[in-house]
Amino acid sequence: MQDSDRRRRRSQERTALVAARDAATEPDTEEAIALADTAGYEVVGAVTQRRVEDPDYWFGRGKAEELMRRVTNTGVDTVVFDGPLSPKQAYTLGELCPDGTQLLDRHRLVLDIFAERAGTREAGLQVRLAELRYELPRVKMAVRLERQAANERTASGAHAGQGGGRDEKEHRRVRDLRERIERIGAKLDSLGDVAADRRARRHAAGFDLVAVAGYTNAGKSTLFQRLATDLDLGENDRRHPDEHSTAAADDGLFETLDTTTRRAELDGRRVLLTDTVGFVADLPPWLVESFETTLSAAYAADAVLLLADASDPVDRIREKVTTSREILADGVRGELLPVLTKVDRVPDEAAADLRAAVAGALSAEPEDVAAISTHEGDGLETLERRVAAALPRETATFDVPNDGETQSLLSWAHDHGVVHDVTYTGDRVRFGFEARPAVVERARSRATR
Ligand SMILES: Nc1nc2c(ncn2[C@@H]2O[C@H](COP(=O)(O)OP(=O)(O)OP(=O)(O)O)[C@@H](O)[C@H]2O)c(=O)[nH]1
Ligand SMILES: [Mg+2]
Repeated sequence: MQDSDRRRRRSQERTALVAARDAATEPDTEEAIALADTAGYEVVGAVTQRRVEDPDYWFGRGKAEELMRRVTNTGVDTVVFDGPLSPKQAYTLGELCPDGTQLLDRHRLVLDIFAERAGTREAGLQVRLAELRYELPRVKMAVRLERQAANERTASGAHAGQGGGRDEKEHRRVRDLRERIERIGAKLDSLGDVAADRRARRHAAGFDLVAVAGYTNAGKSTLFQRLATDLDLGENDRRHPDEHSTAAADDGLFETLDTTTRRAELDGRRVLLTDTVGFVADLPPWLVESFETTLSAAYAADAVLLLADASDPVDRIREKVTTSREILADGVRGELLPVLTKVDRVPDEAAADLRAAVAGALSAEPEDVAAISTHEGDGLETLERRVAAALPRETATFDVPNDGETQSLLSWAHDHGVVHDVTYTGDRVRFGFEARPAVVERARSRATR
């Protein structure tokens, strides 16, 4: 986002208090404040408590009342809770706070950010699905509470005879939500099928698929642009709607929401590189699932670069890598390559410990963690070699007649993989060819005539 956009947004910004609770340690409000800021709120203060969750008030009741007094005194219009609120907690806290106060939990906040930034139809559908899944249990809760109140009124003789009609209406709201969830899910499934077909075609054309993944603000888009721009073949075809020439890279959370794919050549291998949406901690499974169409780019890739920001404190690095690993979980088919980014922001001697922290969170060895600075260009060549080495490959040697068909086979081979050691002897040509196994198979059948 441009500075001028940020400034414009800030002038119409709303104010918020952050509420944070942690059972084990003093709550850390940094990420909640950054999320609130990303969503366009000016955070004027925080109320924190070290305590186990209360089923009604989330905080302890006394702390919840203190929070609401702060709301009145500061005049903020919003409270951001750094955690999920159950429908019941949202209801109880809503009763406690001044009229018109907006209560946002972490899930709702992330959804609001996603909703504002979704740029493609697919991202929009994913956000809508997640919103409906968020709403469903809350609508059910509201229905239950309204029914309870109606029953009480009926028992006391008031409004007798109106409950049935209202019940019917509330049931319809729940049913309507369920139907919309199903409809959007089906649409996303079919978009997912289209994406899977496209990936299969790209594999058949000799491309390896490499995804850049990791926590939000880890430096994914910056690396993506560097690799794709420096090594762009200059013939980016635009047949596919998700191949754009730019992906936003900026200092802020969730700058990228739509997957973007471009060509790159990494150590001689033709790859299609995909930039993906950033991860954030404490997302519920239904929210992660809603983004499955986006995540499938990482799941289906031949190699996934998992980025971690070296300028974070070491504990945060561990937490963020763990979160990223959990979101990717067992879905990733290709090799996971850990990468420590922005090493220009830490002293050389600190990098070793940070690599060990990344490795520890992934049950890998510190040597497996590439250390790079995209800004300075450090470590990029090594990284490219590692990616290329992780891609599925097969090597074959061809010994074929030196004729027109072989020349066309050779030029096809150059386009689909790496050709080496071409030697001409008499009327024969010999060359080595390295590519995806399916591509080598196709070269074999073209050579057999
Ligand atoms: N010093 C330094 N800063 C970097 C480097 N790489 C990225 N950054 C900065 O880190 C910030 C985030 O970079 P992005 O590439 O937008 O991060 P991202 O992972 O795509 O973020 P989201 O799309 O929001 O998840 C930007 O301000 C970049 O300029 C690096 O090698 N060195
Ligand atoms: Mg990005």
